[in-house]
Amino acid sequence: MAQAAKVFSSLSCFCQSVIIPFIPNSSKSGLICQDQIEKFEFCNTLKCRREKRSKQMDGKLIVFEGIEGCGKTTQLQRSRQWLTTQLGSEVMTTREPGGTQLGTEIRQLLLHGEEEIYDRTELLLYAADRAQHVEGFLRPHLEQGHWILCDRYTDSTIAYQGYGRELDFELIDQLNQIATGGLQSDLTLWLDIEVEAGLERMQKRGQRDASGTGKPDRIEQASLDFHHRVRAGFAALAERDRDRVLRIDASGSEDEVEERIQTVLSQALANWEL
Ligand SMILES: Nc1ncnc2c1ncn2[C@@H]1O[C@H](COP(=O)(O)OP(=O)(O)O)[C@@H](O)[C@H]1O
Ligand SMILES: Cc1cn([C@H]2C[C@H](O)[C@@H](COP(=O)(O)OP(=O)(O)O)O2)c(=O)[nH]c1=O
Repeated sequence: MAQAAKVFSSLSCFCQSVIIPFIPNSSKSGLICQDQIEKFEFCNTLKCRREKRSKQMDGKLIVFEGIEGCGKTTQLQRSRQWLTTQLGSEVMTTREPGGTQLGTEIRQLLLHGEEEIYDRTELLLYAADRAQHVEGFLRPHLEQGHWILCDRYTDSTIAYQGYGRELDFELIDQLNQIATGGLQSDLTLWLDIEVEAGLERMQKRGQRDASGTGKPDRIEQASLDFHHRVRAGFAALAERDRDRVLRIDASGSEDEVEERIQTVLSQALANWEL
């Protein structure tokens, strides 16, 4: 009898501490004592706070990545139009580097400055641009529930400064973490194209760059090997983070690529229950 009472008591304790808190309205069952009700209510308050926090982040951050000439800028604009219709509300666009006023100056220094920029300086400048962009643009708009399409983000730094320049990956991860405060993309579309095809598109574009000089920027001038390493970097990222970084075949016409992107975005909207 004493043994049975012991077993009942431990079972009851187990139910109160482990099972009951997960049963909705279990506090009404009369089985749990006051301090457990308080614990349960405390958990609910925390859960509620957590839900409120994630509700504040109702916006989505969708990033377009890829090597030069893969068609990011073109497809980002097309996706903006399509998503605006799907969502029935405006979708914002931005880019890195250069998504803020300070970032525009950093972009100019990075891509068109006269002075040689050392690899670690370059890394730090991209990180500075990102810190300003996250704090001053991305986070506030996401918190207001806006959807944002961003031309390049953290994965570019891993691909270009990590795989391309061969800087230390741990250092890059740390800097990405510092610059973003942990803000990750909800989805990254990696527009994948052969290096030569991308560079050919760039040449055809006649370097209609924001600089207006018509000259290829510093990174576009880097060696073919460099661009191959960058592409391999994006491939590694897509392999490592399969749920977040999705490869889009960026060969073919603009319409064909757009259709592929819309298929992926439709799936994402369904997953996000929109
Ligand atoms: N699918 C495509 N086929 C052929 N040319 C393209 C395609 N997508 C973009 N382009 C052209 O290639 C050039 C580079 O495209 P852009 O969108 O600026 O690429 P990125 O921003 O990735 O460098 C532009 O002149 C653009 O009109
Ligand atoms: C965001 C970012 C961009 N970059 C480089 C990639 C591009 O060469 C350049 C500017 O990006 P972008 O304007 O997207 O160039 P493009 O339209 O020609 O593809 O900055 C990095 O090296 N590291 C980074 O973290």
